[in-house]
Amino acid sequence: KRHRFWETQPVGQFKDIGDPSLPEGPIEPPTPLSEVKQEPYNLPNLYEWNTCDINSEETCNEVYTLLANNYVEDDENMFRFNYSKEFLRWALQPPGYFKSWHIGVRVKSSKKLVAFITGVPARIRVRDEVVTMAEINFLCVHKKLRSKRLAPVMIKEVTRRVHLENIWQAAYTAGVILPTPIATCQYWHRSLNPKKLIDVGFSRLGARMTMSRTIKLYKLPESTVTAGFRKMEIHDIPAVTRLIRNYLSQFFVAPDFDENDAEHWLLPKENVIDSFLVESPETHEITDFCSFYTLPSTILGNQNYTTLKAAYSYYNVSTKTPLLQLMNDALIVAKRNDYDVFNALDVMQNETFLKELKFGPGDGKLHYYLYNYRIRQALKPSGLGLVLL
Ligand SMILES: COc1cccc(CC(=N)NC(=O)c2cccnc2OC2CCNCC2)c1
Repeated sequence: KRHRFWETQPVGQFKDIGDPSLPEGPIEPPTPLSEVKQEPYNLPNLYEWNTCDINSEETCNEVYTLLANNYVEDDENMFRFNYSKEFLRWALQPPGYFKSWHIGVRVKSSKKLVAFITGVPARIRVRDEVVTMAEINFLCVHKKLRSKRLAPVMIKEVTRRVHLENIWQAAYTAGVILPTPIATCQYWHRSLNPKKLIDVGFSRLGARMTMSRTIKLYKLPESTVTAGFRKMEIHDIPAVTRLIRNYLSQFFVAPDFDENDAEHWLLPKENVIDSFLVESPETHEITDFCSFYTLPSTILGNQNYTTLKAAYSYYNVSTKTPLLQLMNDALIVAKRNDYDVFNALDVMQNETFLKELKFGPGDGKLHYYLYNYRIRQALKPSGLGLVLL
């Protein structure tokens, strides 16, 4: 397939796959800051760049509405991600974030927000090298402006603004294949409210299965089973940071969280992220951790329901409690909080629990990419310790 834009970018090219002469690491060296393009790229005449202040209620509303109406849909166009405003403020303001990386495109005349792309800084370890990267996300062009080739200029503009902060690598995911995935992950779903999932067409009644048999199949206990299982609290940050740093060290690509990062990314936030840990009742040691984020989807075209309440597996660490039991407790909490479905990728050690906990495979894949960083060969999903929002 021709990738007119990506063939011009410092990313692994399909033609280079398996070429042992190409070293692992940055593809292009940094540019002296004085040589980075100082002014924004040109947009088509009717449009202008506009840095979005996500802390402004009005602007946050505009970003929320643009995404709610125009962001990613499933392959059958039955669902569309419906990131909440509080989720967007969380996702876009980690420690060290740059407001200039929250980039909007507006119609000059009406000032209507018609496109958006974001970056946030993250320290990501690749093998044994920690690289400060931009995590690129929320690339969205209004449905009425598609195939005007806006995406390439938006990607070049966010790249330029990242370069101005002396950062030369990036990480991103996509449901489509671009040059060149560092890993291709399968997503899985665990029904929590099978009746609603079947009614809205997310799931189908299994062959030779009745609805009551299906409800029984996915039934979960009211309470968690692990002694010492509780919500994470602010005083747990040092212990949880130690636990997750140690756990993530086994993966080829993973975030290099410090306590500041852990406070932002892992502390519970209502309707955004839920995180739990196991504190040994005897020793008070923190031995395990699990977390999921809240990303509802709008249900397109169903009479009875408008929203699918979905939990997405985030970072999970098991050192004493079996991962299977830990994740089952996460399912129990999600069900108790009225989530309809619990989603997970087959990254990290997730494949050890997916089938046993009655996850079913989704109908798509999520591809992970690095910008300006070559790795010798693609990773298995179990080598990936990075979850993007
Ligand atoms: C159920 O509603 C949907 C609405 C839009 C798209 C999809 C399918 C899909 N594309 N799912 C994922 O990408 C996905 C499935 C499991 C776990 N994380 C995921 O994506 C995350 C991470 C990447 N950015 C979007 C959220 C489903």
